[in-house]
Amino acid sequence: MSTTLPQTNDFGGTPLVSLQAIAEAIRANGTDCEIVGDASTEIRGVAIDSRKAAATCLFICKGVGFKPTFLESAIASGAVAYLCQGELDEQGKLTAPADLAAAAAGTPAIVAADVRRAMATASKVAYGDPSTGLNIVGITGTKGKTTTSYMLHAIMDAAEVSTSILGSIETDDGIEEFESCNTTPESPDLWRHLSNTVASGRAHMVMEVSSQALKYDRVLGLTLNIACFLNIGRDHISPAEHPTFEDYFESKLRIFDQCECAVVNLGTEHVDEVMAAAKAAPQLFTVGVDCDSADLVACNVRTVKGGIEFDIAESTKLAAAAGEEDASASAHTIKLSIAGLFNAENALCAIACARLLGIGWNAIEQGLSHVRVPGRMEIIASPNEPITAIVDYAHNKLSFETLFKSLKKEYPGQQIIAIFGAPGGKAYERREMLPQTAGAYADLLIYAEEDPAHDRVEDICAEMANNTPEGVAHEIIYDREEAFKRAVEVAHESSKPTVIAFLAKGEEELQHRGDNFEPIKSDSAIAHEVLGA
Ligand SMILES: CC(=O)N[C@H]1[C@@H](OP(=O)(O)OP(=O)(O)OC[C@H]2O[C@@H](n3ccc(=O)[nH]c3=O)[C@H](O)[C@@H]2O)O[C@H](CO)[C@@H](O)[C@@H]1O[C@H](C)C(=O)N[C@@H](C)C(=O)N[C@H](CCC(=O)O)C(=O)O
Ligand SMILES: Nc1ncnc2c1ncn2[C@@H]1O[C@H](COP(=O)(O)OP(=O)(O)OP(=O)(O)O)[C@@H](O)[C@H]1O
Repeated sequence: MSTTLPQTNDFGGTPLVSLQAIAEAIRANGTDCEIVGDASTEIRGVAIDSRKAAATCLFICKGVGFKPTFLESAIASGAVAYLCQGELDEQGKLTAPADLAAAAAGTPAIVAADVRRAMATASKVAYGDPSTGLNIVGITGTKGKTTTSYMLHAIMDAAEVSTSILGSIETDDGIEEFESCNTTPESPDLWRHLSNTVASGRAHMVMEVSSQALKYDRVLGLTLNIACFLNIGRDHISPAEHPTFEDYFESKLRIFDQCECAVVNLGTEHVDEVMAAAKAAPQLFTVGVDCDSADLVACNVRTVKGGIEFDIAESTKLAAAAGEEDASASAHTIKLSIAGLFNAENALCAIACARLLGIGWNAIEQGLSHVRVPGRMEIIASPNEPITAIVDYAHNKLSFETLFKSLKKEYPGQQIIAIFGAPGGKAYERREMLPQTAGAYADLLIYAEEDPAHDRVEDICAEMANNTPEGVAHEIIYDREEAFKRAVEVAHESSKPTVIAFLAKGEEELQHRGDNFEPIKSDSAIAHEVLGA
């Protein structure tokens, strides 16, 4: 996670739209609102952060952390109107909260009954609904969203189709390119990225759609050409995310209500519920590893040098949807340049989406043979000793289970040492689930720091130590570099070859401590340095 803000907020190319037109669209979308001041005021673009407000824009006031001084500063930067959550006055009319009205000093406003829904509609209208001419693929799931997006992007690159990407690692819309703050941006930013995609001449976007985005209307009003559902596992349950698993799962399933075509991985848990929800989509395609009933099937998934390989069978139905003349079932062999047998599932999803976008098999084969996802399944082998470090982003129960199962198959008989932690302030269940899951497979667990935020790293690690299964060796070493060096020391003491699974931070170079994001050496850099690889 990064604290980077978007690089630009130049609304120059966007149309002028009146508050009247925006308010009508908000109401048409089922949200009540009132205009305060001159309804003919015209705005250009929408800003959600005062630090990015620019001339003529509409500024959004929302959130528990919002301060009226942000509105003052946005107006000073040129905002000509604002949109906020309204309060009902004695006559039952929506009015702006007094502190905002005072800060706005007469600046016109749209005051809405639900600011999150209203800002999504306002943004869509303000940018002239740029989604209509675009092919947009939305990918959701507990794990594999980033990996699948990168795979699809690599295929599009191989097909020479310039494609925007929005996800947890990076945002690239053809005009702005920066390290992402969120997996899915807030709606005003989302619609700006769609608009930039059109302005840059691109016709395609691949985006990760988080459960938070679906729950909090970040993607409200956006029709996805393809919605891809990878999997569902228990995660993201905390006061800051989802109160229950049901809330998390229901949020994710909402993706099917806003797509033209669904792609579902039949290997997911709760597959019956997922398939029932997916039927809301006008078209539905399935993928599956060793699952003959799927429209795209992978089998014989095997480890090869530099990644994995598998055989794949495409149904006539998918070939026809891909626009093939004389469509017929076909078989292919795919070499994927990323390790981890589980990545076959992600690849299947990426391939199905690519096919539905009309991409041919040559580009698919070429793209997947070269794809790399920063910090995911990076294999760093010591040049002189039988020690292999695997730097990976696994950090919840589903990814731990999948990763360790895969390691056991790919490195049979080897000693496994796992280094990981758990974050502060969210997903508290990981402190119990991760030691238990890793403890079922690894020979030694080393608990280390992982974004403790406002919690004490000492308390997090102690909780994990308490939750370690009986008889499983474990140590606590907060500093990640020291933890890795200790793992290497243990590897030296063993007669067996060793795999060190260095988990949860990948290529990240910031550690979330308190309110700060402090620079650290990435796990990749540590593994390369210590192993001399
Ligand atoms: C800090 C925090 O917890 N924020 C959550 C909160 O936001 P909020 O609407 O109350 O707004 P806020 O964060 O208090 O910010 C106040 C406003 O002031 C603005 N501001 C701030 C500073 C300034 O100088 N000027 C200014 O204008 C900010 O741009 C913002 O609009 O309430 C919202 C829902 O009502 C949440 O979406 C939002 O989650 C933040 C964005 C967040 O990072 N959440 C995580 C959990 C998240 O969304 N993660 C998913 C990935 C996880 C997954 O896979 O499910 C993601 O999509 O990234
Ligand atoms: N299909 C999958 N099933 C289970 N685990 C997976 C799958 N794909 C990837 N993983 C594991 O999850 C980790 C994170 O992968 P990725 O970043 O692609 O997921 P994500 O859904 O984007 O995660 P996040 O929501 O945390 O950003 C990988 O490093 C790997 O260990």
